[in-house]
Amino acid sequence: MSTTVSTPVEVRGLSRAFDDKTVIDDLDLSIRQGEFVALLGHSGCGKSTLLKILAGLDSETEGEVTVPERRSVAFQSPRLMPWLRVWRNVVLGLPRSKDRSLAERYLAEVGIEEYAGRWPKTLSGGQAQRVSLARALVREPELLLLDEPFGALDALTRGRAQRLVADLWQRHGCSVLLVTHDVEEALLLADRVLVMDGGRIAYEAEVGLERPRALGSPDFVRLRGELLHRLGVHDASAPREEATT
Ligand SMILES: Nc1ncnc2c1ncn2[C@@H]1O[C@H](COP(=O)(O)OP(=O)(O)OP(=O)(O)O)[C@@H](O)[C@H]1O
Repeated sequence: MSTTVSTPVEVRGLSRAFDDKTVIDDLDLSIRQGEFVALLGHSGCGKSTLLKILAGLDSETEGEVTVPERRSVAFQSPRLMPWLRVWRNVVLGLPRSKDRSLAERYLAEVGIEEYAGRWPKTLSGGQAQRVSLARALVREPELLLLDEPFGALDALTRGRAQRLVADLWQRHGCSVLLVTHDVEEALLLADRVLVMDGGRIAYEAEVGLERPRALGSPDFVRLRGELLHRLGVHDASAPREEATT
């Protein structure tokens, strides 16, 4: 893997095998500067493996991967250190790891600066996920990697967290790769939605809808139908033809 400053993501001919099982197979992927890309695909198709390779937490078996030097990752589980107060979790591992005001600045960005002095166990799931986002953002990433960050949240908290991420992305201008199982989430947030299958990007859709996006708009419904079709999922909300006898 090579890293560059201010370069979009470029992946060429990436393969990753575990023992004799190929999970990623000759995959190509480009992400433009500042682009928000969502990655869909069936469970076990290799989404997290791809994200981990981009994060530098796993390595490729073959291929070329170029990513920005400054990149951060947030997972479905916030993975906070229980023995550190919230603000210390945010700046953990940074040269400025004693700078509470730096942590508070980013906790304010995600709307929870008042929790800086709390212990992680006293936070709700949504609050802990915000801390995880603050920890990712304090590194001022050029690439933000999100692995189902809203998967464990209830619907209301999830909606709020999605709006927060859309807002943070617009403010920070970083590139984002969001792994999700949720077609609507992908279409609400992303510029481009990719479907992974057979170890590659099997399909992609440019979303091209104005933000903020409306779930029920005809273009949204059409794109959702296309993506569900690609995923081999029946769209239960699609209008049905009246049965004729
Ligand atoms: N460290 C590992 N060792 C062995 N096999 C692994 C390892 N990591 C992932 N795999 C396997 O690679 C395949 C892809 O896993 P991955 O977690 O990337 O899928 P995913 O698309 O993110 O799935 P999900 O949507 O369920 O999170 C799975 O079959 C998984 O068992």
